[in-house]
Order: sequence, then structure tokens, then C-alpha cells
Amino acid sequence: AVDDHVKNLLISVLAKLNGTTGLPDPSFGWNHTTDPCLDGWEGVTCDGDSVTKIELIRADLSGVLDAGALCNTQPLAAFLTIINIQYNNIGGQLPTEIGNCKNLSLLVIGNNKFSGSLPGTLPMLKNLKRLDVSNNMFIGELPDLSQISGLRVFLADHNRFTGKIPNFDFPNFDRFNVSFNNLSGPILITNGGYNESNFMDNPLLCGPPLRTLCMASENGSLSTPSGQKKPEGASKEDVLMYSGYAILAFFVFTLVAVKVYKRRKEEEKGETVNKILSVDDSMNYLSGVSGEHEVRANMSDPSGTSAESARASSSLIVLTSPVVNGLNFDNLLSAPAELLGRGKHGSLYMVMLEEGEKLAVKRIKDWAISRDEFKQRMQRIYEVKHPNVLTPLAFYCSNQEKLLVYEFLQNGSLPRFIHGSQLGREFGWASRLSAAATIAEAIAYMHRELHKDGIAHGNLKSPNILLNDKMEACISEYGLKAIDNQESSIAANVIQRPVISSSNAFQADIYGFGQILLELLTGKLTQTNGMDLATWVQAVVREEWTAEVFDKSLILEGASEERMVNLLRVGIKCVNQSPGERPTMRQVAQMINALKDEEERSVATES
Ligand SMILES: Nc1ncnc2c1ncn2[C@@H]1O[C@H](COP(=O)(O)OP(=O)(O)OP(=O)(O)O)[C@@H](O)[C@H]1O
Repeated sequence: AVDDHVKNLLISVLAKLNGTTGLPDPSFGWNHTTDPCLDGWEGVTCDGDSVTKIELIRADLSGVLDAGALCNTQPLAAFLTIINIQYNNIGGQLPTEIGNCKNLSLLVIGNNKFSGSLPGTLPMLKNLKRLDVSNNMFIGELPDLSQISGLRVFLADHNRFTGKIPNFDFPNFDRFNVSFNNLSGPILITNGGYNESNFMDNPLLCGPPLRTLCMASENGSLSTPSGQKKPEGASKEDVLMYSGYAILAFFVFTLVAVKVYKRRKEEEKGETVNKILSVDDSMNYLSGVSGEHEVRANMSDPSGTSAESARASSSLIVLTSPVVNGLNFDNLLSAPAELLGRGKHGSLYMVMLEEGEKLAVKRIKDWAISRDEFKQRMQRIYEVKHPNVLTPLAFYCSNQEKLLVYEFLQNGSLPRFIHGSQLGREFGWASRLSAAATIAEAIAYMHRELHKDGIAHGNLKSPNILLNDKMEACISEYGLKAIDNQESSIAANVIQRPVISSSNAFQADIYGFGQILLELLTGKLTQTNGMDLATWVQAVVREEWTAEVFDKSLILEGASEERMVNLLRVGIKCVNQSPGERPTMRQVAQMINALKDEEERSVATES
């Protein structure tokens, strides 16, 4: 039989996991009158009289883990090889004493509410094969686990870890994930087997397999996207590789500039520009000729002659905005640029102006749209303006290249808040419902205003929903890509019921919005392990276990299940396979506004 003192201690450990100071939940069978090994306590496995495993998965535990008691007590600590308490609501810190459970081969505490830093004693667990701390609220740096030679699985995703990724023994891992944190610096992995999903959504991480390139600083060392230095010890090859990327990015940017210059030179004086400020002579700076920039503007001329169009189309066209008063091509091109992402439709750079102003510059390639049409599109979007839709501050258009300049929103996009851990920021039910209502309202407005022009968003998805400094949702990249027939057929699922192309684009927006709603409600990515979120949600709902579908954090927060179900219904309507059956964005906005009003009324009555 197990020693009494070990038994008593186990009972107190379970009581603490249960979150009580008294006796633990009797349903586990852990009590003073029975034996852990002989009487089969739930979650306890023994080898003879020694407890070797504690596995309490999805056991509704909401207390703390008393690792001090577990790992400072012999002979318990000496025999314990597995602690698996994943999928509970266990909070507090992971105590430093965990380092004394020297025989642990598996420590799985993922999907809980642990906070604080990981203890520095973790590297003492030399027998560890699997460490899973994912989906918690850990902060601080990742411990250097390189001394644990047998570690095969390390999962630390969906936390709030900061700092650099230690020099792990990467080839040893069967599974490794540090995505959705706030880690920074270059990823120093030379061997393959890793992809973007292992590292994604760490805004300050750079280098392959991520698409964010590291920047080479003047002394040739690598810096992260935020300008931090590469840790010592990186190989020369690494430096060369990353420098190469940076030079390539610079070269491409310069090439665009030179093209603008040439075209600019070819075109002659048409002096006024329609409803825009056209910044000229931008290339004087680049070619080393100092010259005054002459800004020609004629805000009162509404017509826009073809000469003007031709002229404006080849230069940077700056739309009036207090954000970029005085912006010209010179300061745009000479400013340090950092590649933030390379999407399906082009690349996105963050450009830092001298005054400290940050801009987002989208570079689109291979969009078969005439310059006039592009310009018209941008002007229409600019004219209809909605406070929650980012309008371009400036744009440039040639046959091959299109550049769009937007305000840079520091908070980043929706996935960081839904799937990631945005340091110190909660993004609970009220924020999600409010974001849904804001997006729906803004898209409904844009659809109404731009319906005749046939300009839909065209690429509505959560990374295109940014959050401003008041944490309000702002839609970026509106109308930036007119999806072609084939593409819109896929997005709008119009196989059964073909409709004309521009309405496809509007209906595809509604589908895209539906997916955003499902992401907000489930906390899942649109594509998870190759599975389509809409299909998954529909299957789950069909099988009538609706509550399972929702993001655990929303349930824990006590969000109204009735309103979540109603919002889910709206989402499901939007992702209907037949585009014609989907509601219009106006109807969607009305349904969501009604839910939001209901929510606000209920909060008001509660308080
Ligand atoms: N104006 C902005 N301010 C701050 N971050 C932005 C801005 N615009 C885009 N981003 C972020 O930069 C990242 C890269 O943007 P990018 O447009 O390349 O991605 P994407 O939208 O997935 O691509 P695509 O639209 O081509 O499919 C995204 O995470 C996006 O949320």
C-alpha cells in the first residue's frame, strides 16, 4: 500500500487542483480510507506501490498545481514519470519545485490558465520527452531546454512568451510549436521539417520558415523586424542569407522607383489633377538631383481630363489626409521598409518615415486592371469613406506594379486577438460582438455605396481586419483586388448557381464575413489542419452539440450562450453554399446590431 504521508499529500494536491482548501471532489475517489494503487483512484497509475502517473485530463479542475508538495515528497517525486493535467482551468504559476520531479518524462499542462514565467528549473528535468505548456497565459522568456537531449515534443504556442527562441536542439523534435506568442529575433534553424505554422503570429520573429524577412543592419548583423540585434553565435551563412533577402527587397523597391522615374520623364505637363494632390519630381531625390518638390493640386476641378489621368497615373497620388500631410514619393522610397507579409495578392511593407510616422505599403503584382480603372476604383473608395474602412492615403499605378499606402495600425489584425495572445489585452465576448457589428455595418455601407461601381472588398478575411488604438475594427484592403471570375466562383461557391461576376464578389464578401464570425465565435483558424472551419461548424451544429463549438474562453467568461448561438446562426447563413441564399450585408448588420443591443440591455440590467 502507498505510504500514508504520500496518500495525504496526494489528497491535498487534488484538493488544491479542485480549488478547495478542504477535501477534494469525492467523485475522483481520492480519500483517506482507500488506497491510490489498490483502489484505483481516478487519474492515478501505479507501478506496485509507487504512483507513477497523474493524468487528470478535462477533469474540470480550476485550482492550482502544488508542484512543491508533489516534487519535494519522496518517494513520490522519484517515481513520478507523467503529469498530464491538460484541458482544465488550472491557474497560478508553475512552481519552481517542478524541477525536483527529476524522473518526469511527460509534463503536459496545456490548455489551462497558467500565468507567470516558466520556472528556470525546467531544464533540470533531464528525462523529459514531452513538454506541453501551450494555450496558457505564460509570459517571460522560453527556458533553454537544449540540455534535455531526449526532448521530442515542445509545445508552447498560444501564450505570451517574449524574447528570443533559445538555441534548441531542433533536429531532435518530432513536434515543436511556439506560434501565437510575442517572441522576437531571427529563427536560426538550418534544417528543414519546420513550416510557418510552427512559428506564426509572433510579429517580431523573422526569417524562414516565416515569410517575414530579417533586416541586415549597417554592421552586417541581423536585426529583427523591430530592429533588435541578432544574438551572438549566428553563423556567417545565416547573416549572408538574411542580408541577401534584405538586399533583394531593397532592389525590388528601387526598381519600382526607377520605373516611376522613367515614366514620369516621358510624360509631359498636364498640370491639374482631379480631386487629388499629385506629388511630382519624386525621383529627383533618387537620382541625386536636389530639387524643390512642387505639389500641384486642384481640389476644385471635379472632371479630370485624360491628360491629367495620364499624368497622375504615373506618379504617386496622395489623397488628402491629415495623416500624411506633405507625403511625397521621396520620403516614401527612402524610408526604411520592412516586409511584414507576402499574401496571395502581393507584399505588405511597414515603412517608417523620418517623423516617426509608420505607413503600411501594399505592393500588388500582376493585377490586370487598366491604370484608369485602378485610379477610378481608388478614388471611389476614397470618396465613399467609412470611418471603419481604411482608405488609401496614396497610391501608385503602373502596368506591372500597384502600390497602395495605408495608415499603419500598431495593434495588428484580428487573428492576433482571437487566436494569439495580445499582451495585456483581453478580447472577450463584448469586444468580439462589437467587432462583428462594426465590420458588418461598414461592409453593408460600402456595399450599398459601391454596388453600382461593382467594387466589393474582394478579399474579406480576418487578417484584413485591423484594430485601431481604440480597439475598433477597421477593414483594410477594400477593393484592392477585383477577384477574377474563376477565383470568385470558388470563394462564392457559385458552381450550382452562376451569377454575374461583380455580384459574385459581393457574395464572396458575405461568405468571407461569415468565416470571420465563425472565427470570432470558435477561436479557431479558417483552415485548421487542412479542415475548413465552415464545414466543421456546420457538422458540429448538425450533430447538436452546439456549445462545444464555441471558444472555451467565451464560455469561461460567462458569455450569453443564447446570443452566441444567435450570432453563430448568422455566421452559418453567411457561409451558405449557395450564394443566392446568403443574406445581404445590410440584413446581416441588422441582425448583429439587434444582438448587440440585446447584449447592452442585459449588461445594463445586471449592473
Ligand atoms: N495597415 C496595416 N497596419 C498594420 N498591419 C497591417 C496593415 N495592413 C496589413 N497588416 C498586417 O500585415 C500582415 C501582412 O499583410 P498582407 O496584406 O501581406 O497579408 P494578407 O492580407 O494575408 O495578404 P493578401 O491580402 O495578399 O492575401 C497581416 O498580418 C496584416 O494583418
